[in-house]
Amino acid sequence: MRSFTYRSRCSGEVRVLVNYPHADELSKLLDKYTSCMIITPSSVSSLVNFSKCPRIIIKDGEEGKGIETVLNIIKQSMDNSLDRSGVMIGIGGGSTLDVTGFAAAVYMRGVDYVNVPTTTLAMVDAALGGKTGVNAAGLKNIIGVVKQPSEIIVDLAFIKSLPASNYLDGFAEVLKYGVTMDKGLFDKLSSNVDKVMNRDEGLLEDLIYGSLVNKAHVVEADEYDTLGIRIVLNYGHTIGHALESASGFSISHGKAVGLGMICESTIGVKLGYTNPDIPGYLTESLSELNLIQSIKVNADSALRAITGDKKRNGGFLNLPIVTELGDWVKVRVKVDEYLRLVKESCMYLA
Ligand SMILES: NC(=O)c1ccc[n+]([C@@H]2O[C@H](COP(=O)([O-])OP(=O)(O)OC[C@H]3O[C@@H](n4cnc5c(N)ncnc54)[C@H](O)[C@@H]3O)[C@@H](O)[C@H]2O)c1
Ligand SMILES: O=C(O)C(=O)C[C@@H](O)[C@H](O)[C@H](O)COP(=O)(O)O
Ligand SMILES: [Zn+2]
Repeated sequence: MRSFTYRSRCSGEVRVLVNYPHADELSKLLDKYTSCMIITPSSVSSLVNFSKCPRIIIKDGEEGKGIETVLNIIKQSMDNSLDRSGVMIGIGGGSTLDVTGFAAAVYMRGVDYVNVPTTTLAMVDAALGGKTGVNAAGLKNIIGVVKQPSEIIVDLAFIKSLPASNYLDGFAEVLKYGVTMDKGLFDKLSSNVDKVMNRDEGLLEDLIYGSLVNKAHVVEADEYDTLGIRIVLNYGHTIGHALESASGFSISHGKAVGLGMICESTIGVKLGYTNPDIPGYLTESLSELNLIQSIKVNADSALRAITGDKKRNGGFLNLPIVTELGDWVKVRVKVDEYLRLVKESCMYLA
């Protein structure tokens, strides 16, 4: 069991608990709130051992990550008399937490929310940092706000029931932290793939804790993504999100980010910033973790999604680019130039 806190400009300290039983921690929380709602998909609801809050069952995955789900959560919260001193508790993967956080941010102009991540990816990434939102117009996270959770409870018991493919998705985001800012984390993951495959609890606690601490440092430095620091957490995502959108969300977020990192590092080499060994290191680690999905998406749709990326500023994209293993720089690239490089370098576009 390990815990730490990070500071938010708006909400003060956020407590992060890694490897704590969710039911005990949720019970303690109820001393603070007058009412509560649990938001969870049906696949996770049966794994939740806590019965003191009414439940809203939502669709999950990208299909459930839409504004209709937010309206459903709001309606059911009203029906259950959740007031401004109440709390919404999201229990699920990244899609559930993103949508719960957004509903909490806008319901009655804002109520507290708590994240209980149940996928590897949500444990290492989505639960922390306060990016909340939904997809619209076929684009990822195009509606949203930054609002921090009041608390994050990671319970490793949820890992047991994850199908292998969902379980492995999260390690793409761990490789992201490693390749951009923490060589030690990259090495720890890539040299322990056998333990990862066996869901070794000690290693998982280390990787989750290490990932969250890295992410928390970035979030503390640039909570609202305005200073050109938080973009590092978007490594692999400019192309990854485009692959998700252009495939009609038939590829998972984790796998798309993995392929996105291969393409973005190849472009980094062409631009002269990235050590030419990096695309190979990433390909090898992703492949050992069964994270390479051979897809081909429509190039025009993918390039359109890149043009709509939130990191665009006028005719330029502000991009995180890896230099050496564990280091990165921000680079401003003309949108047209970047689209040309993507077309030329990313083998997942047809
Ligand atoms: N806000 C952020 O900072 C942030 C960070 C990373 C990713 N995301 C978002 O997170 C989403 C991806 O999250 P994800 O990979 O967790 O996918 P997901 O939320 O779609 O969940 C994947 C699947 O796992 C199932 N599941 C969840 N927990 C389970 C469990 N314990 N046992 C069995 N099945 C379980 C779900 O029902 C679902 O079918 C994307 O929408 C992505 O954009 C957000
Ligand atoms: O927390 C962040 O900042 C991230 O970019 C984390 C990403 O892993 C995550 O997928 C996030 O949802 C991407 O956000 P977006 O701003 O690119 O929509
Ligand atoms: Zn991500």
